[in-house]
Amino acid sequence: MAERHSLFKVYARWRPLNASDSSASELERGVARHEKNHSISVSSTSSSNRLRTWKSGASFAEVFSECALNSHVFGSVVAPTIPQVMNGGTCNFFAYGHSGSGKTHTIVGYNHEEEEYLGMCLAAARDLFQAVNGIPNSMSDRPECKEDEEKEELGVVVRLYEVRGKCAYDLFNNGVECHVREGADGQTHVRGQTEILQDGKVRVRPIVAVPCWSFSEFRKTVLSGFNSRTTGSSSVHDESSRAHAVLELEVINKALLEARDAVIERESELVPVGKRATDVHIAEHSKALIRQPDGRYIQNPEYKVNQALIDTTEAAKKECEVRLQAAQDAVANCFKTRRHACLGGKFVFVDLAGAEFFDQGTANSALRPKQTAQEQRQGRQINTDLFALKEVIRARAANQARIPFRASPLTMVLRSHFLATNGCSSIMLTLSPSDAQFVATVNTLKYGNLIGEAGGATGKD
Ligand SMILES: Nc1ncnc2c1ncn2[C@@H]1O[C@H](COP(=O)(O)OP(=O)(O)OP(=O)(O)O)[C@@H](O)[C@H]1O
Repeated sequence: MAERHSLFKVYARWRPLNASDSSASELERGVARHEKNHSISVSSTSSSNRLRTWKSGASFAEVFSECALNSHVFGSVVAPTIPQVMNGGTCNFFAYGHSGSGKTHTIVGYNHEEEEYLGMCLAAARDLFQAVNGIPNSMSDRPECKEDEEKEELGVVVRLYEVRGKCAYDLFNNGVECHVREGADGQTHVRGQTEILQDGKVRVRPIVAVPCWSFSEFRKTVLSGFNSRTTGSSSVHDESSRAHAVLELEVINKALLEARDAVIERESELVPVGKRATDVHIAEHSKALIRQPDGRYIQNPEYKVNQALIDTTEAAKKECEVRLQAAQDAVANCFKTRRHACLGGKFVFVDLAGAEFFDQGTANSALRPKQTAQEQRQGRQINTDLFALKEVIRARAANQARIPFRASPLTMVLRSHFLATNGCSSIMLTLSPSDAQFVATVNTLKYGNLIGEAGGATGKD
């Protein structure tokens, strides 16, 4: 029987009214507690809003008020999942809401020093380092064991990239464009720059994974990456993010890092050797044919295919393939023989680009900023990605055999995280209390409500 995916929890968080809000009047907000979940009601007091009240179903695991600090939200949403990550699972957290509603505040935070204000990803890394450092160290005093023990030292690698349009952009590698492709193995591969090395090897770098061995190192690394995020002019404020930011934290050790580096090295060896084998094969068989005036090809009686050369180049290719397979097996072996269950455990945080909603024909449409054609295209792609994400969540929750990951580059890159067993996924809806954002807020709530219903987390009572 197919394995059932875990429920997808939906949370909502109101932010306080702030200086960027064009209206000082607030929406009326209500929360009702049901047997398992919560429902939300929201009413506009403004006469310009045609729909005055909207009520959700019982879709929300928890609703945080504007007074809730990041530490409280983290404690309720992320902290309970740390044991799953420490057991090698993958836990995914999304933040969804219109521009300026508080996604970055929730995921990264704007005060990175004080505990109460740390965003989810920083607080998660802090606790992950604490948990990893708390694992008893079985270091032997014998010098010959020392090297092996060092390779077992646990740390956290971090990858940070944006998904924009059809590509990913590596924020730890100067925003270099990376291609999102499905490989022959059915997995999604995100590949960056191709480097031609001096010895003819062709190295295609995956998304850069920066190893960190302490929380302070991690924080410095992540903040420098986030500083290079794309900004543009969105519906609410000029510094709005125009791409989805994906931040992956993975528990690793030095042995695993070395084994993965060896795979990249072996792949780079295989490319030119494999190409030479193909070129020789084609060249030899082309020389063995001659074209007739009528266009047909016949065997060239004067040319004898150099089978020895073909065999030599094929053997060299085979040798590289065997070496690559051995390197891939060594990576798999790191997991098979892992001393600590947390190896490979992951947190994935996705700061989704703001969905853009404009209420045509009402006072709110005055908020529409002047956007370039490119920014309008980006806005449309963002909405397409968000729709694809919703469909994947629905299909996954319904345990459908075919989950439409290919519908967007965003869902393609998240494929392996969604399919990971022994994990969890949740989404935080970030909501503005401003009356002027009523339509956008209701659209966000509708999206979350659909996910709550489809994700199986609805408390029907
Ligand atoms: N829960 C909150 N408590 C206090 N301030 C908040 C909260 N949520 C958001 N803010 C403030 O509101 C402003 C906008 O928030 P933020 O930058 O997180 O929005 P965003 O959804 O990431 O926007 P965009 O998608 O356009 O980047 C920031 O100044 C942030 O500090």
